[in-house]
Amino acid sequence: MEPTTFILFGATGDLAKRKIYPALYNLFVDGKLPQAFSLIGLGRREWSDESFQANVEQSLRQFSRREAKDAGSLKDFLRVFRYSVLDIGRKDDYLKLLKLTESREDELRIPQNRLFYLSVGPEYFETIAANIQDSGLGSTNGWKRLVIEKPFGHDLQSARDLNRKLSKAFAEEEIFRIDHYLGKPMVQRLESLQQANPVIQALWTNRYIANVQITANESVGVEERAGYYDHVGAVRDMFQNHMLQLMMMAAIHLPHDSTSEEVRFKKKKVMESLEVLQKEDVIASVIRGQYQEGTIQGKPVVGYASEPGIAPDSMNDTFIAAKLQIDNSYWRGVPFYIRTGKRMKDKSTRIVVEFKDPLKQVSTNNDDHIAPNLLVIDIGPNEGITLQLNAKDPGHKGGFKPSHIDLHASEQNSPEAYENLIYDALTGNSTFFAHWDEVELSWQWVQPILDAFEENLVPLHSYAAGTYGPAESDALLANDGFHWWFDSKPEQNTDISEGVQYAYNANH
Ligand SMILES: NC(=O)C1=CN([C@@H]2O[C@H](COP(=O)(O)OP(=O)(O)OC[C@H]3O[C@@H](n4cnc5c(N)ncnc54)[C@H](OP(=O)(O)O)[C@@H]3O)[C@@H](O)[C@H]2O)C=CC1
Ligand SMILES: O=C1O[C@H](COP(=O)(O)O)[C@@H](O)[C@H](O)[C@H]1O
Repeated sequence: MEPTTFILFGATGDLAKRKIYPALYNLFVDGKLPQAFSLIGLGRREWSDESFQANVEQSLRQFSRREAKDAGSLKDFLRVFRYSVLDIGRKDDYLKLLKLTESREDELRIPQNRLFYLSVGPEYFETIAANIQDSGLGSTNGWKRLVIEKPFGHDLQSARDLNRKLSKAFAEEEIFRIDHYLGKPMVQRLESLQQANPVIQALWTNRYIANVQITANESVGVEERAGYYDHVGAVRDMFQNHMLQLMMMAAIHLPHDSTSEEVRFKKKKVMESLEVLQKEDVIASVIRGQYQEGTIQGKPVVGYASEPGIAPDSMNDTFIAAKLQIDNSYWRGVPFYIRTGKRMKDKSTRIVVEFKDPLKQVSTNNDDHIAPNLLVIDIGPNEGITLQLNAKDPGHKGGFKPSHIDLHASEQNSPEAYENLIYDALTGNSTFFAHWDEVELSWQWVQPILDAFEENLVPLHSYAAGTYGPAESDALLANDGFHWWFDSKPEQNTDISEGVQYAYNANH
């Protein structure tokens, strides 16, 4: 891997502490950092190199999944960390940073390969990019890369404005937009699941698939983020980015050894094939909800409007479910149902592919209780891929019984999303980052939903905390003759699907 200087804006902040340092340390332990690596942390706080290193060490103790093997290795890791006080708006501070960066590069005798990681609020992206350019930090004899965190814009127009400004200082191939869902190991395995299994590849069409369900349930509420969340809601916080990225990853067809460019192209094609919603029609295919008081894991919790910092009359969405149709030859006629919400019964992110049931149409025997074939991709917190097939059940009047094949046992201690993504950014592999085409098309598709919410054209349904969202979300699927899989609502689960749930859990 090429020698790199990692320049971290927001080095004193929460994301750096909880995700970035632990990821870097885990990469270091796994031998996946460049041999010649140097990190410069930036913030307004008056820290010295020593206090910076002590803070990083503290964050590793708190958040790393790896024990420090020995004091020596931790010391080796921290040795390359330097700190410089920088106020984002002060041009002089960038000149000071340039000096420090160059002196570290000279000291280590490494080329000027600079990775600028912006772990700061998006309102600073433009100023930082411009100052990197103006100060000369961006004029290197090696490569430069810009890694940015979400949110990337607040709507279509602001995303376009931001992109235009960033592209004055960085080319598209130098910009790495993090969507941490793309770094999740199971999402990254979606690609190889298809590529390595011709059977699955052959089935991946509207000929065999009845519907696809993508769920990201969270049991947490708004937490301490009222100021941010009340302005964005589930639609901007999760749906426009993570959920649509999951949809693209599930819907693309990838030949073996696809390049990053091919993945980007295919995702763009999927977004371009999405049936466009008109603002007035949003009500037919989008459900929005807000949690009321309820019980989560036996504990009572307050409703959204009673959370600290939230206006009692807030109309913000904490839940969204939508039906999407991809109008291309692979997916025409296959609904993709997507939902995400806060204060749901449990934390689970998964994709369920429900296959068509050809026997249903030909069988005249009502006793032939046949569960649909399902491919279940568990993304988190459990990880795994399970295929549900039907087998003759001799103990059940010759009927069928679902049986399960675990296609990919979950790896112990698999890398976290940020490890995968930081590694890819260091190696310049942009496959699992959000490219501008996708981001722009996502905002474009979501914009009528934002407008319809804004104008209250879509009812805000209530749901009790600790459930799976409003009843209208179930009705969205019921209208098409389907139901959400793996919601443990007794009225939804037939005896067979309860069997599925049990056997499925038993695989983990
Ligand atoms: N925390 C998380 O889990 C996640 C965060 N994000 C995104 O990551 C980004 C950072 O979030 P987070 O770490 O939580 O935020 P914090 O508020 O914890 O940290 C903000 C950081 O920005 C620095 N900063 C703020 N203003 C200035 C300034 N004028 N000049 C120099 N530095 C400044 C602060 O340094 P100092 O105070 O020393 O000046 C601090 O290091 C945001 O865009 C957020 O949306 C995305 C996903 C998850
Ligand atoms: O980006 C975000 O993601 C988290 C959920 O991430 P996960 O990896 O725990 O599934 C969500 O809580 C947060 O609101 C959102 O900003």
